Order: sequence, then structure tokens, then C-alpha cells
Amino acid sequence: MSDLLSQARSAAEKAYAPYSKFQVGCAVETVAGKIYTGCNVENASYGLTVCAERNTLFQAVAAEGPGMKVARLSVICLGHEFPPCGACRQVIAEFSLPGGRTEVTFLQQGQPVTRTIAELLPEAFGL
Ligand SMILES: O=c1ccn([C@H]2C[C@H](O)[C@@H](CO)O2)c(=O)[nH]1
Ligand SMILES: [Zn+2]
Repeated sequence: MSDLLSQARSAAEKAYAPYSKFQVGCAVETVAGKIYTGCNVENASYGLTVCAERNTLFQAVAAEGPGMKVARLSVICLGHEFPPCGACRQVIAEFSLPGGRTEVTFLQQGQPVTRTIAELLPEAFGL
């Protein structure tokens, strides 16, 4: 498993997911060469839940400032497999490389699959 994906897996262990039990972790490598990790954080008021991807992206902005750009992002859910949700795709697009060339990796049938954000969110608003 790639380094970024294994860091995402470690981050998933920290998830606060008492409602869905979906423990999701994310790792982001920025153009500046730094790595940030994060997990999903749920709430008794379900709609306030924040996905692992957006939690991680917002940490990266908080650390590097508004020019932060994402080179690569990996996401993993313990015991399940899925790519980033639609809301997270839109936020990844906001901080992506020109032309949506940021690479997004997730598991599919046990294997890492990598797609650009432009592939995951074609004809995106703002891209
Ligand atoms: O892209 C996604 C989609 C869902 N979740 C989390 C939110 C919630 O806590 C749980 C079930 O939806 O999974 C993520 O972290 N990332
Ligand atoms: Zn999401």
C-alpha cells in the first residue's frame, strides 16, 4: 500500500463515527510537499458531520494559507470502499492543480485506484 494511503488508514483509526460506524481517513500531499491527515467527525445532529476529506483539506489551508494546492489525496474507509462523496469532490476541485490534474486514490476491490479530480467531477463548477 502506498505511503499516502497507509497514512490515510492510520487517520481513519481516529474517526469520530459513533452513528454511522464508517471510519474514514484521508491524507493530502500539497504542492508545497507537506502531508496532512484527517478523519470524519460526526455529530448527534447528523447534518453537522464533516467528511475526512474536507476536514483534511481545511487543515491544509489553515496551515499553508489560501494558496494551498493539492498534489495528491488518498482516502480509505475501514471495512468499506468508496471514493470521495460529491461534496468532497467539489472541495478537492477548489484546491486542485490547473485543469483538475490533482490525483485522488481510493480502494476498489482491495486495489488502489487513482483518478484525477477532473475525471471524478467532470465539467465541475469553478474548474
Ligand atoms: O466522502 C466521504 C463520504 C462519507 N464520509 C463519512 C461521513 C460520515 O461520517 C460517514 C457516513 O456517511 O462517512 C467521509 O468521511 N467521506
Ligand atoms: Zn465527503
